[in-house]
Amino acid sequence: PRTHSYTNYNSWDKVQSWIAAISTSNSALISKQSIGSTYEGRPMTLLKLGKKSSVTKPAIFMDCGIHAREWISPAFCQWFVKEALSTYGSDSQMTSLLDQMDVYVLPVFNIDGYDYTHKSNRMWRKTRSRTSGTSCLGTDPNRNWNAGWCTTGASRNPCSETFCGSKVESEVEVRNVADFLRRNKADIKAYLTIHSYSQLVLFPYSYTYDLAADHSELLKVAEGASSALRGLYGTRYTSGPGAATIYPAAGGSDDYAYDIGVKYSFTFELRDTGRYGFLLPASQIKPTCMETMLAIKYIAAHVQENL
Ligand SMILES: NCCCCC[C@@H](C[SeH])C(=O)O
Ligand SMILES: [Zn+2]
Ligand SMILES: [Zn+2]
Repeated sequence: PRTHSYTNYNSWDKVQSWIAAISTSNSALISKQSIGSTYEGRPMTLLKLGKKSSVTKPAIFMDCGIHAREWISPAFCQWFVKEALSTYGSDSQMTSLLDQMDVYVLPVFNIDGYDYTHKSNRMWRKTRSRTSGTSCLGTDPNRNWNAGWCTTGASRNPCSETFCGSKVESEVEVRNVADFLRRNKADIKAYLTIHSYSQLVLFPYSYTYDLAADHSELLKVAEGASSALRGLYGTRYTSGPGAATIYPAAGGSDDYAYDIGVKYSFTFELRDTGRYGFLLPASQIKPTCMETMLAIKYIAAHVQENL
């Protein structure tokens, strides 16, 4: 049967039916809204977690699955939603968070690519859009944002894994999320985007080596998140600005969110450091998600303290 499991990598069909079920499971705490469709016409459904309120609450936005092959990422977003709903009322921090804030979760950003990795090519990274004049498919959705677009760490070659696209926000998936962030930027206090692998907590900038205005605070938060994570199983993460910590890379979602005013902007690279890489065994989904919850909750607590 089409059974969804939090400790397995779920196909898009299973995730889609999970979204439909979970979003109607608790009308006091969760709802869903469409933010558009993907290139191939799949629905991009945003989950909104938080105590229902007639007034607009400050919010955190988290997306998973920008890159198709990074399966542990959507697994974490599903885990986060389950944990939030099941610990509200018993976990004091989660209860406070969902009372005071809303948390938007986009379980799979690049749905077309994610489905393609299940059905055709496990190592696919990009979107599945067609670019005129080439038979190579896809644009890197983490190089397509209006943040130093295509100036460094990206390629103008449509056949490259880091193709920046024919123009800024050429990818409808990127446009859908960028539009949502722009529409709600006054209320969105944090942007979290989940990737794999390398075990890193990154923050702006990646499009330049220049330090962000909030560099010292972001570094402190990233280091606090990493040490909270390490407290569970001893997993070691490295924290720092993207350019110097991993590589220069322009057109990223985190840099864009930061530049439109979302101060607490972080990119996570989850387990591992290369032994399995993108092919992280399903047996590591639970421990990875449990330790990552601690990092996310650390950041959320800092955001709440600074509302
Ligand atoms: N905005 C760039 C953040 C640092 C790079 C993140 C990785 C995740 Se796979 C990348 O997009 O190459
Ligand atoms: Zn990635
Ligand atoms: Zn990565």
